[in-house]
Amino acid sequence: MVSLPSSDGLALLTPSGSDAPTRLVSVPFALTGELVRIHLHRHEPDYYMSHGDLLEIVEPSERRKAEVQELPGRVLSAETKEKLDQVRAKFGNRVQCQYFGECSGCQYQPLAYEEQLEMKRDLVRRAFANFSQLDPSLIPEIGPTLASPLQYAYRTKLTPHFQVPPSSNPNRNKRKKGGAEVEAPKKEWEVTIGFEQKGRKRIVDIEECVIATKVINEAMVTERAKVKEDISKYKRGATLLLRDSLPPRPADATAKPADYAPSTEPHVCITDHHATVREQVGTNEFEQQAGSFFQNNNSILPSLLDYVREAIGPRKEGEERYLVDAYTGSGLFAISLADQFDHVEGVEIDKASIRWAKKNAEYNKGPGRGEVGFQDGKAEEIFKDITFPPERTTIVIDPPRKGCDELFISQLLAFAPRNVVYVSCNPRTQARDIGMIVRQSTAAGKPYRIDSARAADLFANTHHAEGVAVLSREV
Ligand SMILES: C[S@@+](CC[C@H](N)C(=O)[O-])C[C@H]1O[C@@H](n2cnc3c(N)ncnc32)[C@H](O)[C@@H]1O
Repeated sequence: MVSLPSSDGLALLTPSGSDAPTRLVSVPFALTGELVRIHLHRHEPDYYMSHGDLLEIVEPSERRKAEVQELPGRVLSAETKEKLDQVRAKFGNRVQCQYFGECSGCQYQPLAYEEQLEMKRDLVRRAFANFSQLDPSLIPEIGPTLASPLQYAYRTKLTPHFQVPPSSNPNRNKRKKGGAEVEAPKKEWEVTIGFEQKGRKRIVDIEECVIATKVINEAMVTERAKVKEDISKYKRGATLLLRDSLPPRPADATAKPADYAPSTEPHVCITDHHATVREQVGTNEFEQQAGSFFQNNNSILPSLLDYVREAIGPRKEGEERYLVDAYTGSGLFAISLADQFDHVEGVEIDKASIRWAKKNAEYNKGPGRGEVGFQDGKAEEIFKDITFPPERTTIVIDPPRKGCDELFISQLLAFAPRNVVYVSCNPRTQARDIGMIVRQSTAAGKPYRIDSARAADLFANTHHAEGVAVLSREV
């Protein structure tokens, strides 16, 4: 058995009586070197791949070995404790989730946190090696992964989903038979609200998500009960939204007080996509529409921002500096870094986010901070208006998973800022785009160098990693 970074194990299937393997079998949650008992449940018809369910780990890896440590402040009901004991007996004592092995999320729970961080470092290393198309001499040693201060109870947004029973949708209960429509036999149907089962299309019913914050877990009880009660009113399945937020600010609080201090207000959970969510990051506050994007792990944001600050270097006495924040959302990087620059300009395609970014800049403004402006539109459109001197400009790029498009990269290269900070929840598209930036700029005679690259653990206990890379060019 070998395990992949996705946490799926891979084994070769050799029919009995033969020594020639015939198929590759994926076994979720199995680790390299383990001897496991599986149930084969699916063969891919077109290639030599099969899928197994892990029934028993006969010879577990040393990597699972740990003492049981309960999460601080978590009270386990007898039922949860029993389920968790069973899960731990099968997968190891580090697991905190009663649904581990069934739910497809939080795959790294059996592993020590230091090992998870190393695996994410390796993920970034391999992303650059495999997707950047750069000579290895141009790729720096990947730095240690920035750890998340919270590894559980950190997720500030959860989106559990559910399907409707066939009887809620009148058409789904009808079948054609010989040209005529007949009622299909009614099956027992359990409404499950949660996340997809590993390897199946089924939704696992999730009553508690250990990586989500306390208020989200509390609100989930009520939201789940409402859906179950009203299920007959739904024509199709849906996704719930649960967002952790500080309570709303008083309407007359339009500017941050001079003696602003970290909030001690109890958090609330927002479930309406159009309502306002309020988060504090360091000494700044950000509001945005609940349905819009914001980073999901608030605990790591101050250290992520410190790392970016360090990467762009301290501001020298009298030095003029400019920042472009492409894909700005509600202004997280633009506003947090405004104390390092004379003028900051952000761009964002989501109209609701850009409205909030402007309000956030207004609320957080203060002495020693540069002017902050925002534009509504596609990231590449910023280059036609920008008048900042390129040799004094840093650009932060934080695109969606698919990365930047080629038009954006060609405009960025034509503008040629001094520094580029690329943050991404998909290290593969990030490595691809950075490879393109380095190759094309080198060909054009204004080469960018990758100064540093590393992962930041915004998604602790899962196989996802945020990549952060810093590039610069000689001016
Ligand atoms: C990963 S989020 C980053 C947001 C922000 N930097 C933050 O950390 O909160 C990516 C953002 O890019 C925006 N976006 C997607 N495509 C875009 C485009 N072509 N031009 C500008 N913004 C875009 C999305 O609406 C989203 O807010």
